[in-house]
Amino acid sequence: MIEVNNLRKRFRLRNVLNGVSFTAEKGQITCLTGINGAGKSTVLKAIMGLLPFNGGQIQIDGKALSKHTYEKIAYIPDHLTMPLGMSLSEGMRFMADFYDSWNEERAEELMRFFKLASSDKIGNLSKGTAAKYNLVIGLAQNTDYVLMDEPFSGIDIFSRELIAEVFSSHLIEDRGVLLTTHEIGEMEHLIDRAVIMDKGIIVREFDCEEVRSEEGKSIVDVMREVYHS
Ligand SMILES: Nc1ncnc2c1ncn2[C@@H]1O[C@H](COP(=O)(O)OP(=O)(O)OP(=O)(O)O)[C@@H](O)[C@H]1O
Repeated sequence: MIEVNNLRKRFRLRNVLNGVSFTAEKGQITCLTGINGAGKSTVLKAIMGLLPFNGGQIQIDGKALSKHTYEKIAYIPDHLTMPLGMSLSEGMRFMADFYDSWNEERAEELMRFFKLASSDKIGNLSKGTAAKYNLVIGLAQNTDYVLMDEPFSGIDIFSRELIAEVFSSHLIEDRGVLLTTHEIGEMEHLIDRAVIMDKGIIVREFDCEEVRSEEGKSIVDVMREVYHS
């Protein structure tokens, strides 16, 4: 389980995270959502140790962040960070050399699923194709958790549907997925748990199926309540 407890982050004099607490479990898709600037990406970066934080704790399976815990998590940022001059297959070889957790078989399956051409240059990919390749790179690692920052940003509807399909397939298996998005859309029915952020705090955290069946509300309905109250 990823446990974030009372997380605080300040950029210069500005408080951006004001005591964020939530959990994301293995075998579930947890969506950290909220309007622009709420602090979603900052939370993911803090979990990955890419940003120092000013207070609070983060634990992975009961252990404080360390080299060992990072090996349990794959992070898919909102843009490709691979060398642009490489072909897609060279990029995959680069990842295989770098990560012991690389699963070549799953990488190949994802390449076929997204109909990506191995010989294409990373630097020449369209935004949507780059997002798919980014998912290949992240999901091909054998990790217990996957963090994704805005996996649907700027992607056409059919590609979004394709990406959504991956979430309900064996390619995710029983891993814990924590993703940020403000575009719930096609993903709504795949999300197990929603965590709504506003101005650096968590304003609602709920089991989506429970809220759907007991209150007849979608995630967007709950977001409307939160932001318009
Ligand atoms: N390196 C930084 N220096 C200063 N301020 C920053 C930095 N990174 C983020 N911020 C500020 O922190 C706040 C939260 O940013 P963050 O990117 O986490 O929000 P977000 O919820 O992911 O937004 P979006 O939906 O637009 O991606 C914003 O006001 C942003 O301007």
